[in-house]
Amino acid sequence: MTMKVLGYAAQSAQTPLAPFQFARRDPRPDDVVIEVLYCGVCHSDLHQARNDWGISQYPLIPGHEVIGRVTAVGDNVTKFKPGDYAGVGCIVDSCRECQPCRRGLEQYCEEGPVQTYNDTDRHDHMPTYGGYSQSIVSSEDFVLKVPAGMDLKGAAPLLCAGITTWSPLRHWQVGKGSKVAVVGLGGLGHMALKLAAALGAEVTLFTRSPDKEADARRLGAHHIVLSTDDEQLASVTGQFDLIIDTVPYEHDINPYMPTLTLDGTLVFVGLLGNINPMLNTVSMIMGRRSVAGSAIGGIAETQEMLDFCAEHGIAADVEMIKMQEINQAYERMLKSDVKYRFVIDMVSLQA
Ligand SMILES: NC(=O)c1ccc[n+]([C@@H]2O[C@H](COP(=O)([O-])OP(=O)(O)OC[C@H]3O[C@@H](n4cnc5c(N)ncnc54)[C@H](O)[C@@H]3O)[C@@H](O)[C@H]2O)c1
Ligand SMILES: [Zn+2]
Repeated sequence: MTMKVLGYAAQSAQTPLAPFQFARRDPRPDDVVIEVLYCGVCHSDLHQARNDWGISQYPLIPGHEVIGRVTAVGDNVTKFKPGDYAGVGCIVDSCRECQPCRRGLEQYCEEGPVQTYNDTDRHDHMPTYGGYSQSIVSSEDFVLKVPAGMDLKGAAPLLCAGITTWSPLRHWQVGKGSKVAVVGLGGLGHMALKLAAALGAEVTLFTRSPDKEADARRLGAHHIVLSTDDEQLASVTGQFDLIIDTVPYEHDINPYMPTLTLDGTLVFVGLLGNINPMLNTVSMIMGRRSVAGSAIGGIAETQEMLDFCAEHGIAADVEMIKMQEINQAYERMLKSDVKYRFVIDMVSLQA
């Protein structure tokens, strides 16, 4: 027996998302069943709904910033009970045996982690469907505990935008005395500002539009550098230990490289694809600077980030939408018209 569930699916790269009924599996012994209350809207949802990465399988139900309430648990579940608030992020399983998995880096599982949607379950080989739906079922090992007292709406985006920026901040050991810069002020970028500032770093936003200054400062930036202004760029030469680049599209990173300090790193979290125009290596060689990439974060690290956010009163800045407004929300996201994350109120799905 399976549960009938209503969700919002794309049936092809060209069709808007629309209601779609499908089946969720009954809980296996280690599974948690979660009634979805809120689901954040990540730019990756849009990329995958429209097959930007060439790997989409339809019907596709996006959503990997899921917050909900536990409604049932399998017999072997120990961490959750019905009534608990719980979160599901970008991955719902992995091989659990390879070296990255054993190190708590399930996102780099050698067999490929199982994505929350647009992927295939390891056991029953059924497609995975995301959080734009009434409920979700996942092994408890990939479900996050929502710390008591957390704002649930603002917590949803932490499960992707939060962890994706937290993980590089932790990996490159950002703390007091660090200088961090962020490129791109969207869902990921605004979390990067908040988290870097809360970790004690001196934070700069690179932006193309001066009108973002007031918001950037409110979100945690101490300095703003207009990336289109050569003089302003030159004034920060050799400054940053870490630059977190959240821009989703091809763009020129050459102007940013000299602003890294000796041994500094520019880490891509936004662009999955080719860098264009070409990367000039001079500033890398002449300052032992690196260009790196980083994917979401492991489960333990995601829990660490949620606990940190609860302790520091950090949540995403959200604009609530109804499920039926998702296609307009995607269009607005393409125009950078969101401050700074859409979150779907899943009650609207029943309406
Ligand atoms: N590495 C990962 O694990 C991971 C996780 C989540 C999302 N992503 C990817 O990160 C990217 C960003 O996601 P998001 O949800 O924050 O998107 P978003 O649409 O909320 O934000 C992107 C921002 O980049 C800005 N931007 C666009 N071009 C720019 C440029 N040339 N210079 C400066 N700013 C520019 C836009 O104005 C926008 O504010 C997406 O491509 C998404 O797929 C990666
Ligand atoms: Zn995401």
